[in-house]
Amino acid sequence: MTRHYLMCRPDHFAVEYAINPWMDPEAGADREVAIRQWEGLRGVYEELGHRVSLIDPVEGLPDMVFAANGALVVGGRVYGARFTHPERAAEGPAYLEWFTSNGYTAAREAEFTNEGEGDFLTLDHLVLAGTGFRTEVAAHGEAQEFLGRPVVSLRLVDPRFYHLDTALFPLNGHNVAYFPEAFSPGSQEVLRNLFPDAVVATEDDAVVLGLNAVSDGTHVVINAEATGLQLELKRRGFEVVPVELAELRKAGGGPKCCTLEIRG
Ligand SMILES: CN(C)C(=N)NCCC[C@H](N)C(=O)O
Repeated sequence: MTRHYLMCRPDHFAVEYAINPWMDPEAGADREVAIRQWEGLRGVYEELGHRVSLIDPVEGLPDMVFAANGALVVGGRVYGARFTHPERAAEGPAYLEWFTSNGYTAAREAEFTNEGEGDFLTLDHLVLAGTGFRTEVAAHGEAQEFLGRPVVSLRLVDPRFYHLDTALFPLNGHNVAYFPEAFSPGSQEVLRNLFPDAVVATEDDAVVLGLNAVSDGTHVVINAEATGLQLELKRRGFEVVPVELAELRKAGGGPKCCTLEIRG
């Protein structure tokens, strides 16, 4: 099925502050390389037949390339992001403004801190929601009320996996791949109960942000370095599309981080 993705070209990308353990401002990042890698990802989506819309990057917002954090869109309703760190705060209104000026009238400015699809991942009948580092539990309730979908809270415990989408991705509408150790014992149990047939990833694949992947139910767009996970996905019948995004990983992001799915 054709998907609709919102992306933001990394024209102002830089690693100039550290708000997660992947970021080292001393080492920085090469913007030209990041743009080339990002263009590769955008090209992959277009080759797969998906629709890609673009939001204008804003100078002074070096993390704006990580569009997944900008909002959560389900059934045409847009739940806006409210960022944890002041460095990213202006991205919330910028993304919300894109949606309202593109005809999404059911758009809500969030009352509680949440980082959009970074911590909310949508399946057919429920939304999985991360907390522990960025998104507040109160935002899970706010999203449930606004979207009318059950929201299941999951607690993240490893700072390397500070967003839910660094530790888990939906394979399709009813199953997921995830790295168990990124979650609290209770949340691991919830995941085992909900998804007995899940793909369980190793730490080797998780530390190259292999779980920050985008599946359309048939193809999985995934960081090239996550080779073990790719083999398992192929064994399960998925078509794996590896992408090279190492420059963006220096800010703590991968393919999913660059991709906000617009549903409905
Ligand atoms: C879902 N997305 C977008 C992510 N998981 N992460 C990207 C955010 C990276 C940024 N430096 C930050 O720390 O906020």
